[in-house]
Amino acid sequence: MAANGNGEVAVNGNGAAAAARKQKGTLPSITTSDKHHHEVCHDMSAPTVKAQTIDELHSLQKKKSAPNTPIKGIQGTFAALPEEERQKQQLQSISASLASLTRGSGPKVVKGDPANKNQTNQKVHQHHVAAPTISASDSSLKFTHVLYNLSPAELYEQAIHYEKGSFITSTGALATLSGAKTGRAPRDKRVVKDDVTGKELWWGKGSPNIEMDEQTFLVNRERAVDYLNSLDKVFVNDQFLNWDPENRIKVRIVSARAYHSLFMHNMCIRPTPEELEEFGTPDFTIYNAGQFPCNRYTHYMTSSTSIDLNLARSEMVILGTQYAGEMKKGLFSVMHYLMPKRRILSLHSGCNMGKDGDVALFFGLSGTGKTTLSTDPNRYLIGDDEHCWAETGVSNIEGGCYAKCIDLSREKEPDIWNAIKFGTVLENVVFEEHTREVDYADKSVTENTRASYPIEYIPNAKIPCVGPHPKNVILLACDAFGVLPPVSKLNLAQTMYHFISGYTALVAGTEEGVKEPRATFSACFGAAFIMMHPTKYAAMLAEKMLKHGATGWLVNTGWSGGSYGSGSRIKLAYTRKIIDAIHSGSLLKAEYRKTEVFGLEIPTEVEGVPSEILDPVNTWSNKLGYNDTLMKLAGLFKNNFETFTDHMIGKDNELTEEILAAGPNF
Ligand SMILES: Nc1ncnc2c1ncn2[C@@H]1O[C@H](COP(=O)(O)OP(=O)(O)OP(=O)(O)O)[C@@H](O)[C@H]1O
Ligand SMILES: O=C([O-])CC(=O)C(=O)O
Ligand SMILES: [Ca+2]
Ligand SMILES: [Mn+2]
Repeated sequence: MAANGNGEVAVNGNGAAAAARKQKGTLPSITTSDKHHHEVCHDMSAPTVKAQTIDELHSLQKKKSAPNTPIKGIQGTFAALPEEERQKQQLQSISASLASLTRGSGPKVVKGDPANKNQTNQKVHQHHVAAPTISASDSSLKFTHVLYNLSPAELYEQAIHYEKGSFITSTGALATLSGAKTGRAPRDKRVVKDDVTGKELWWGKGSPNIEMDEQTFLVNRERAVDYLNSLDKVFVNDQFLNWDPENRIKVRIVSARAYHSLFMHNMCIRPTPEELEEFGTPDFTIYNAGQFPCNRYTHYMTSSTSIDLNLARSEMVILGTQYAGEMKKGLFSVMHYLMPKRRILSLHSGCNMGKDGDVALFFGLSGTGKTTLSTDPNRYLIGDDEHCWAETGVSNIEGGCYAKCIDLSREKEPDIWNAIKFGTVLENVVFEEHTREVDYADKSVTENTRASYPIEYIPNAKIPCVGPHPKNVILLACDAFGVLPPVSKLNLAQTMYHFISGYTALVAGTEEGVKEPRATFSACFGAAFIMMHPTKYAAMLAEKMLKHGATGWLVNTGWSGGSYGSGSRIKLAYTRKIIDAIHSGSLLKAEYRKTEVFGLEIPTEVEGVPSEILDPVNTWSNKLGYNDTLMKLAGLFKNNFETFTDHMIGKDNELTEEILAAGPNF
């Protein structure tokens, strides 16, 4: 062990000490000669390393795996190139992405961390933190260091070294802070309106698309690119969206934070080394300069935050918010444009599959249970939030999950609990300073604490994340008014009515004095992300459900026994039993009766659920209060639906009429 090939013995520590002295030029170095060798009694029990210096020792620690992996299958033109040429093209592509449009050419880019460069080239050994040199106006003279598709371990080191608020938790997750913004900012989203998008997209009342012009987009793009180029280093992720190989989209994310890079590493589909070699030019690029604000004097800007989408350029710019969910949901908006053009329906839904291949979709607004209920130890997880429904079946858009963590418990959500380990990004949680144990009940930073992890962290994830056509379409509503039944079976018209309505009523958070639930209607259970008129998506859903014989369900994951304040949230265990009965098909065979006002079919019995809670009226002690609340909610539904009454859903006027009649009747 200790002896090298020449029969010499490296004396641990001496080499390094000698080298250090030599460098100082004071004492002559001590050499251990061979003849003393046999006379000196060495302690051979501890093996010694084959290194003469600490540097050498450090270099032993790391090995570089072969830069190019053998390409299997079809050899693309890109793959046929020698490694050096491929690297050059890749850097050119990144430089082109970062090019200022006014100056034309892109920055000089080089791969790797500038801090490491100092270490190897200049032999600087102290534990220094390289002070970032901001030299915005000289950016054409300097190199932009690109940290390209780093691994989670490398990103951890970057985050912990350079980003305040980054810590390793007791289970190995990376705790991070998203800054001033802890949720999305839909009012700061802008979409470029041009001749094409002006006609194709949904604009005006109720639409999430707030217009901006091309020129203003370019102003913000330049602002973001200049900011990114002024930095010592940027992170670049080249990844995929959509597990359907025929409809896969290549995305590039340029960002300034390791947190953002690790988040997208988890959320998008991770390319294999082979796929990365053939990546080429991305289909869509995000410039995340979230640390830098937009300029409020810029036309269309109403705050210092702006999330700008330009479909013609296939680009998105983020300024003034570091909340990582903007990237995830920004790309989801893009998919809501690209996929329907290919006659593929994009869905804000979770999705899982039973052992027999029965697929269920879980629609619902934020916090209604998509992630919680699609993550089911008895079923295969296809995805928790974003899917496509194509002619061939369903596919997940993403490569990871984004779970709410407020009040997370090991008992109620074991799979999510166990997924919070090394590689997982934990946003805005509070942890014990010393043990780094996370207190999931603590809302000090925000109520919207989140965990982002690769989908394979869920033990029964279905990889690749695709499945056959859905059998059940479950619409989740967290009804804090407490008047919607825990479960109802819907006919197709009702499914469409509730899909277009997109109702939920969460409680307005932790603010003092807020006791009233507030109803939210968000078309297609994701109005913030759709790009075209909701009826376009609804028509596609109706057509697909009809064609594949899927059954619609409305599940209330909210209140029972009264509204928020007097009643309580339906036990997750009961909701799970209801979902089980839907999956198994037993609920389809149950006995039903119709409710008044909403005309919902409710079962008289569900295995494992107390029958008296199935009709909410039974759970209210104040019957008058129940009636008033029911009528109030029905009125809110009616009001909301008015915007859709003059829109035809699909080609068939008959269905439109049916849908209009499928709402509350009073
Ligand atoms: N009966 C219930 N059914 C479902 N979820 C419940 C229930 N009771 C409490 N919860 C809690 O509600 C939350 C549901 O959040 P979840 O992460 O599933 O939302 P989501 O629909 O995936 O939202 P988003 O789109 O924002 O990710 C979880 O914290 C879960 O523990
Ligand atoms: O996008 C986010 O920040 C979280 C999420 O899934 C949603 O709001 O639907
Ligand atoms: Ca979710
Ligand atoms: Mn979501």
